[in-house]
Amino acid sequence: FSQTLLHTVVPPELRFAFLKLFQRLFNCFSSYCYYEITEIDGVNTNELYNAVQLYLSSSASSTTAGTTSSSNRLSLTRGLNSSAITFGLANNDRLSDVFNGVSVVWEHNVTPRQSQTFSWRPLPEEKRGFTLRINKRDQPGILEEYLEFITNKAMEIRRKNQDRLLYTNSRGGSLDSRGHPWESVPFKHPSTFDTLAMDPIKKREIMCDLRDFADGQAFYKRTGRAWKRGYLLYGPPGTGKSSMIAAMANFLGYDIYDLELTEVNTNSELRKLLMKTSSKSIIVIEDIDCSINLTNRKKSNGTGARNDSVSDTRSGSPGIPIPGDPDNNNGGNNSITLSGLLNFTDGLWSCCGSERIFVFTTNHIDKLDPALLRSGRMDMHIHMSYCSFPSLKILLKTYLGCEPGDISPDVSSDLAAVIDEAEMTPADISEVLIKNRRDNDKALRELLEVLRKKKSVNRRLRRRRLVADVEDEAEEKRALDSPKEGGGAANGGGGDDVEVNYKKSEEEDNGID
Ligand SMILES: Nc1ncnc2c1ncn2[C@@H]1O[C@H](COP(=O)(O)OP(=O)(O)OP(=O)(O)O)[C@@H](O)[C@H]1O
Repeated sequence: FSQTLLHTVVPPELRFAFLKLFQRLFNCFSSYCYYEITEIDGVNTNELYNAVQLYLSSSASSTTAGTTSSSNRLSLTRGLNSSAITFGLANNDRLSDVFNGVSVVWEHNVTPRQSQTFSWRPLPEEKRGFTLRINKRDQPGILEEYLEFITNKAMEIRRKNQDRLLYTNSRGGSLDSRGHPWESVPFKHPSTFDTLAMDPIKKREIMCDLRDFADGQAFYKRTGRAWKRGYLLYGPPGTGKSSMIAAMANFLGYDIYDLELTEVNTNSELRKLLMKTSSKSIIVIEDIDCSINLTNRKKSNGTGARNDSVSDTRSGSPGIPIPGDPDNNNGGNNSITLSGLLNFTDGLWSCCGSERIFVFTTNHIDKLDPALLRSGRMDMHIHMSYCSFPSLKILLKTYLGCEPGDISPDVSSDLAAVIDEAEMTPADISEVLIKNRRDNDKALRELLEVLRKKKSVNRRLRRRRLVADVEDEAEEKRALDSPKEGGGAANGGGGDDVEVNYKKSEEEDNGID
């Protein structure tokens, strides 16, 4: 009745003026400051609203020290590409939080939207926002720091909740519907450092290096270095280079950008791809020696300046020239250049964004240009080697559930005696273990047998190579000494030595077999 009377008697202008006056008086006497963080800022989404929502979701779901929720009603959501459920503050509910010893209160306000303001996209029917209440005496010092803390925390939660993404560059550099040159799929590779079979000391070293990198923002800023790191993984096929990349991504919670170099035509395309990668990501170029021919470096004619030209091995033909491209300095050959690739990892462009890891893999490190290997570009060279005994123990644990104590000392020492000379990759060994995973004894027996066979094959090959090398050497020497007399006798002596060694090693081999 009073409201109707008020609406009839008092004109709206007067009501509005009265409300404003009341608010001013309230603000004067209130000991609190209020901050509104609305979901939509004009027509754009307010990033801060999303950050606060995520931050409060972590506070609401856990009873962390200093955080108290005045309600027991929480909203639950699961985002796109996310396997985690997030808690949220229900509509018009409150939550108090403590930051640096200062108490604040958050309130979630949801009201129906009065009228649809004009916008190029439909706005939600409800107007949502958070109100932050801070005591006036605390407000000057805390606000900025608190909001930055919330933003960082929200990013961390988002990364933790969201599944990793695996990106690949679109074919021929084409853009997707959103103008993005990368296509993505959820990244669900289960490899972790626990399942990765490699020397535990080396593994720990890599994990520490990665952790230092991820926590090193202040260090990189202080030392004036771009916040990035390069790893070169090299070794025979099947030694776990791809598994290592997946383990790195899972360890740090980073996305992976798998760069298919053969789909990139120019250096500028390469730069554009780099610019479209996000921070906290691993940019991978697998089998770099196969993607482009990095040994084909030439000196440019006349000037003596380095051209660093590399040829495209897709068809053995040069790339398609793009008129006006400043990178067409390749004597008309418009394929990407080594210098372009080096700039990608090390130049000014490599710093557009931060916290990025570059990983190159190769089966043949000797084929790579030294310029690509110098420190600063590839900070850590990681040799993924054949399976050693410590690595084998990890495989036995993951595939058969065998702890070192579960294997008899005899079998264990037999495995240790043959594993190094057998030169088998973890991929080969895991095949034997997978095949026999229902019967541990059979798996170990078969593994030992395979390792022994491989060891004796390797010995025979080594011997043949040794004999062939010595024969070649002797042949060369004979050719050099041919005018002189008696040269053959000396060579013959060398040949006898080899024969003796050969026989000796064959006897040893038979004993083992
Ligand atoms: N070090 C390892 N630890 C655990 N599993 C491994 C390891 N190496 C290889 N494997 C197993 O072998 C398979 C092939 O390994 P992966 O693809 O990682 O090797 P790679 O070195 O990248 O090979 P390529 O050079 O051919 O790409 C994987 O599925 C993985 O399960």
